[in-house]
Amino acid sequence: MAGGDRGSSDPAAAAAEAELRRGFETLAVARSDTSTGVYEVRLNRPAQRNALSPAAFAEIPRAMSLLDRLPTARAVVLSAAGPHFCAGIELGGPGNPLTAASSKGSDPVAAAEGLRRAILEMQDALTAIERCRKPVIAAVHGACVGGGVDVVAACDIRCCSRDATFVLKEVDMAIVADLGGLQRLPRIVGYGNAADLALTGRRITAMEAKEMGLVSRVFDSKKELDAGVAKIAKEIAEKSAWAVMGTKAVLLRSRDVTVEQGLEHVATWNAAMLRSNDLKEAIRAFLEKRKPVFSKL
Ligand SMILES: CC/C=C\C=C\CC(=O)SCCNC(=O)CCNC(=O)[C@H](O)C(C)(C)COP(=O)(O)OP(=O)(O)OC[C@H]1O[C@@H](n2cnc3c(N)ncnc32)[C@H](O)[C@@H]1OP(=O)(O)O
Repeated sequence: MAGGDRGSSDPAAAAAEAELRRGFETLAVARSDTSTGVYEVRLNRPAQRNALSPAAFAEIPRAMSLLDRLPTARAVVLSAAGPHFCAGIELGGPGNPLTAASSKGSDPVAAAEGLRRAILEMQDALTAIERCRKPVIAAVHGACVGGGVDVVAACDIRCCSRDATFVLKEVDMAIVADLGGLQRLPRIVGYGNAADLALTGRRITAMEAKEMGLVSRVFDSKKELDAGVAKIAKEIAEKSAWAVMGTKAVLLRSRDVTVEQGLEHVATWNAAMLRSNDLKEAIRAFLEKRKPVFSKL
């Protein structure tokens, strides 16, 4: 069994488990199956089409950080409740930091600084998906709008059902998208496709998203999406956690630096990781023609 439990003997793990039990207002976070290390983070405001409220911006990094620390978590599925994945940023909700910051006092510099801080905090909330060392797999169904696309772009693997649509709506809301889409999407779908989506604000189908590489797999229905993504997550969760976390870390670093710097980074990484018990076990298992049993975190 991958991702076995160590109970609460490890204080960091016990703290993460206690935090998980505290629960969330905008998310449902739970272990999908106790026999695997797969956890599901579900956007859980279906009546509001999972619009990203200030509470969601506070809870997404909280959930990602605790799954990062939780030893039993080996892979994360990010899905959504209700008919759509996400309606983007919550428009007009109470406590919206952008609205509050923009109307702060009469000093325009203070207002601008407040807005800048609010935007940076919201960006950071989505970057927390990348900061979680465990791979995060997006399972998108229905509409994925604006900030929802930014969420998905921060995930490691993106899958959707055939009914999914994606739209970068910001340009039609008279703003420049600022939650990571303009930075991450060109690296996922190429500059031309990202510019096409961001400048036209056109809605694309699941099949077009697949063609441009925004998603890597399309499933025929939501049911098949859930089952398919659960299978992918389970397979990842059964691999060596050190190898999986290292691969995510090296991929992300390599995305942002030169090839030379990326090679240097992975050499340093593997100088430590090639001494792992998991590698010895993988070689032994190959020679003994059996499935490897990798270490717990
Ligand atoms: C100051 C910040 C500036 C800009 C930030 C931009 C980043 C972005 O995210 S841009 C995108 C912003 N979002 C939208 O433009 C709204 C998108 N919503 C939709 O297109 C549709 O709601 C839908 C997702 C396609 C779903 O359609 P449908 O199933 O027909 O549901 P609705 O009846 O439209 O909605 C149900 C319910 O949810 C409320 N809602 C939907 N989206 C939002 C939202 N983004 N913010 C707040 N509330 C939202 C909608 O008002 C309905 O509420 P009721 O009370 O039931 O009327």
